[in-house]
Amino acid sequence: MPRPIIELDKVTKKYDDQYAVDHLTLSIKKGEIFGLLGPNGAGKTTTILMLLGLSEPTSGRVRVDGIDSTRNPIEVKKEVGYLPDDLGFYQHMTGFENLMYTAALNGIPERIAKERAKDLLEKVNLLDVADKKTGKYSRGMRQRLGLADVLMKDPKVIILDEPTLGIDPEGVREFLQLIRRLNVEEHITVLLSSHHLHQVQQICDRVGIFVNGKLLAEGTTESLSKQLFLQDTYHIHVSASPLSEELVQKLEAIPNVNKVEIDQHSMNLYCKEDVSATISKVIVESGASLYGIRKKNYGLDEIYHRYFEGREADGNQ
Ligand SMILES: Nc1ncnc2c1ncn2[C@@H]1O[C@H](COP(=O)(O)OP(=O)(O)OP(=O)(O)O)[C@@H](O)[C@H]1O
Repeated sequence: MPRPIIELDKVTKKYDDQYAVDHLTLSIKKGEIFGLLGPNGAGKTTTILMLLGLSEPTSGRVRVDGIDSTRNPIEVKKEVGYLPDDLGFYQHMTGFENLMYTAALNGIPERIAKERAKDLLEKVNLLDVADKKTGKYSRGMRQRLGLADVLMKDPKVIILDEPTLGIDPEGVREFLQLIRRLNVEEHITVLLSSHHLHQVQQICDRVGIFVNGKLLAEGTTESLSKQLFLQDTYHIHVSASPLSEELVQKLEAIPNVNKVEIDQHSMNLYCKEDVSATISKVIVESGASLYGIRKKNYGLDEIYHRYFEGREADGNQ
């Protein structure tokens, strides 16, 4: 199995007596888009700073592409592009000039830098405003330029901290598509920190739910919903008529159906397994008309809220 590109091994960061990051163990595979999801103060930024070698862990080990971030921060910075929530540009300089400036700081020869800057400006859809001063760019344009900027040094990993903050919905859609495209075309590993559940769900292969410095759960949206919705992993919505008492009893008797809720001409069935084929069969055989049957997936929103509801009820926040 290939070695993970990001490895955190029992990492802690303490400020005074408080854990900002509490024994965090996490590995991210090359080419993955991983979403670090959590409320304010969860420890996301602290984790990112330790990955970049900008903050030293109190204990534990942080490695990026096999390089120890604490011992070799300069080497790590060559491999990782970091886009904070609002990257500053020189406003009196154009988009192209800003990228060339970054290239010079990273020791990239001018000829190569020019080619790369043009190529990246095209990729992030800013070629037509490449010669406009960045002071006149919108927030969405600045974030796309930020992405081009972190890609100038050809990193293996990019870390994006709340990258869509303050961008309008169309801009967000474009930005997320761009990240996905870069991930596919350039095989870049992406770590995306956010508290926008919906956005994370759209592009991340895997998600970690982070609270009070601890990783509470991690996995694909599907595996998280399986972990958290144990008994009713599948939610099946059925439109049929008539919905007689007898039919409901037959549906309740299907193995793995936990609960049937009726709402006028439709029903919601909460099931342990996907039994939609059996449900259709039982309805048709009962003589009722089946108008529609749809499997609803639990989104991250439901996963997240369910998780916290459960924890509050247990009193172990
Ligand atoms: N330099 C510091 N000194 C003391 N405490 C700090 C410092 N930096 C962070 N903290 C504390 O560590 C905890 C985690 O903060 P962090 O910024 O990593 O959270 P976050 O998940 O990134 O939140 P946000 O989404 O608000 O940026 C918070 O309780 C914060 O107050």
